Amino acid sequence: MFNRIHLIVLDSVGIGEAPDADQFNDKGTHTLKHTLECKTGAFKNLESLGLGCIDVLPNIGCTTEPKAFYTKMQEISQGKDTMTGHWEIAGLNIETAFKTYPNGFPDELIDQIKEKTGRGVVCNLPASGTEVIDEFGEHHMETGDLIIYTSNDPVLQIAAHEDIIPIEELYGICEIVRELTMEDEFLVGRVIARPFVGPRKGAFKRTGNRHDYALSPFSDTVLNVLKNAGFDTISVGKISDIFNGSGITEALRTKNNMDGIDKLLTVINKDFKGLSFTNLVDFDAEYGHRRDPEGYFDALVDFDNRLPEIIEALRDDDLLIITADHGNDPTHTGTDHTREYVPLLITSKKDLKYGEINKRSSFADIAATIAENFEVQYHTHGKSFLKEIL
Ligand SMILES: O=P(O)(O)O[C@H]1O[C@H](CO)[C@@H](O)[C@H]1O
Ligand SMILES: [Mn+2]
Ligand SMILES: [Mn+2]
Repeated sequence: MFNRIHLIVLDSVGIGEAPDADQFNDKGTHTLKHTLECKTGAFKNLESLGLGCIDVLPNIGCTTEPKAFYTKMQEISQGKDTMTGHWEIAGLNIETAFKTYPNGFPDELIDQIKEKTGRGVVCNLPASGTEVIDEFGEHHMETGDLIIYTSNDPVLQIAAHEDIIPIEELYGICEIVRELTMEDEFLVGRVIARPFVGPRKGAFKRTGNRHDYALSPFSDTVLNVLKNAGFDTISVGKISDIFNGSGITEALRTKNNMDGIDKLLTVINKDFKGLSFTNLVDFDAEYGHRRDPEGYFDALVDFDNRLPEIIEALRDDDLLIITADHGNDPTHTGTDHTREYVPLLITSKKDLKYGEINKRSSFADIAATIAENFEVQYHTHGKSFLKEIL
């Protein structure tokens, strides 16, 4: 039994096509392999945990003495977006996919947004966030129109220049749009504020003031059960947003992956009992969606370099779990997530019989394990692996 569990989600770090990848047009995808084969580098810490034993990977060999339990997990939910992945990790099975809008949002919704905000709307199509600000940024600066766009994910994103629509006003607009898209009719997973700055096309840059407005999970996750039982459930990064704050006792916001690790270290170093849950989003947002394998590679190097600090900070009765929420192969067509297995690495300061454990048929096995460890009653389809590691 562990006093505390630290769960880190490396956002989008998938480890090869899932059995149902063809239904998502993701046959042949492999985020880790395709990222790691773009150049050479050393990942000795991830290697020592056994990451290279889960699948054959360039630059990361399979160590004969892994310092973690390792395997891969399959997603059972209908969807490959961040909310679906995290909600499944926390115990749910999302059987009805959120709605996506490949042709833009319907007129009745856009009309309501215009009416309620008093602003015009441009774009209203699936697009890349860095490209839309270049394409519509100057128009937006002249007119104050909202740049609304989406992706293959169930998201409605609103880009606005910080000097044209001050951040607080943009957040207010997002809250209005969140209200409008709650209902089954539209069922948008997340509304996202995407503020940017800069003088002109080509020089626009998104800022760290992104803010996500998610739906609350449709039923209790293991986070709710832990919180209700008096445990701490501490969010680092966008976890709290992904769960709309539901089941979270404390939330630390982060600027980037390295800041996320700094914040996680402050959490590990303080006294609490329960779960810390960290999301490192740069892999996905900065490199996966941008189809930038070199940048993705460097972000993995940076994470690998910080791993010893995290492991050293663990207390004797802490458990560390590292996984991902979906893939985002930076060499695949398009700019969207990819349906992949995700790696599962589990380690601690204890002298356990580290090595391979059974492949998991749902991300929810993590929730089942957490519930069993903290001895709380939680009904999930997930199967605990606690006995496989003790
Ligand atoms: O292109 P940008 O704005 O980064 O959008 C990305 O961010 C969204 C939310 O993570 C994803 O659905 C993807 O579309
Ligand atoms: Mn994600
Ligand atoms: Mn994403």
